[in-house]
Amino acid sequence: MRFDVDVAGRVGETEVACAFSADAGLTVLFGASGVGKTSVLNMIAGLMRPARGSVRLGERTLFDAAAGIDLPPERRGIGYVFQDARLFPHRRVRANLLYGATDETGLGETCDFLGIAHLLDRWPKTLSGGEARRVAIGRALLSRPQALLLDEPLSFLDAARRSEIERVILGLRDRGELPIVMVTHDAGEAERLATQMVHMGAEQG
Ligand SMILES: Nc1ncnc2c1ncn2[C@@H]1O[C@H](COP(=O)(O)OP(=O)(O)OP(=O)(O)O)[C@@H](O)[C@H]1O
Repeated sequence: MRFDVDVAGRVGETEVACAFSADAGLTVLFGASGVGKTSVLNMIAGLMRPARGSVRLGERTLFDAAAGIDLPPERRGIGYVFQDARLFPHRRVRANLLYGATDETGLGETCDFLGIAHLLDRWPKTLSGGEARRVAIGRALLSRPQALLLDEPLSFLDAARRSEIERVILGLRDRGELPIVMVTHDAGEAERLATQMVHMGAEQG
């Protein structure tokens, strides 16, 4: 699935711009804090509207400023794992996982892959940071996305949890089923995981 992203716009005082094309594999958006990496994910997901540019996924145009096309997030077919997991606190893990799914197909396999089968009846507030992150990844995958966005999926975790999630991301990448776009400002992480690096720098405002 080809992913073509070319988005630009002002976020507060910052001029944010990013362009790349990706196939299945892992594209890392790399850059200093505040350069606009999360904003680019939000633009791709449809949570923030770019002033210029376009987002295309396979044959579908998700956004095109010039043509006036702007699909809402739920119609983009994109899974988004936020930096802070954002599980629904009043739903158990199972209901969180199935939130964007049409049925339970793939639930068992996804839980096995992520090592979260034993957590299905738990409430989000009882999960560790790494567990919550894995549930958030599972929820995104079970919505059967055609592309996946990961915002600093290894942040705020201890070393053991980090390598656990890193293995999950490598597994996803090496399945080669969908383009993954991941934000990080950790050079080592970027180097280990990326099949493509997109460096974001300060733009002229
Ligand atoms: N709602 C907002 N209103 C005004 N400014 C904002 C808003 N959201 C983000 N910004 C600013 O826009 C810039 C880009 O923010 P963004 O979160 O996209 O950067 P980032 O590269 O992801 O940063 P970090 O690596 O620290 O998460 C920052 O300077 C931020 O302060």
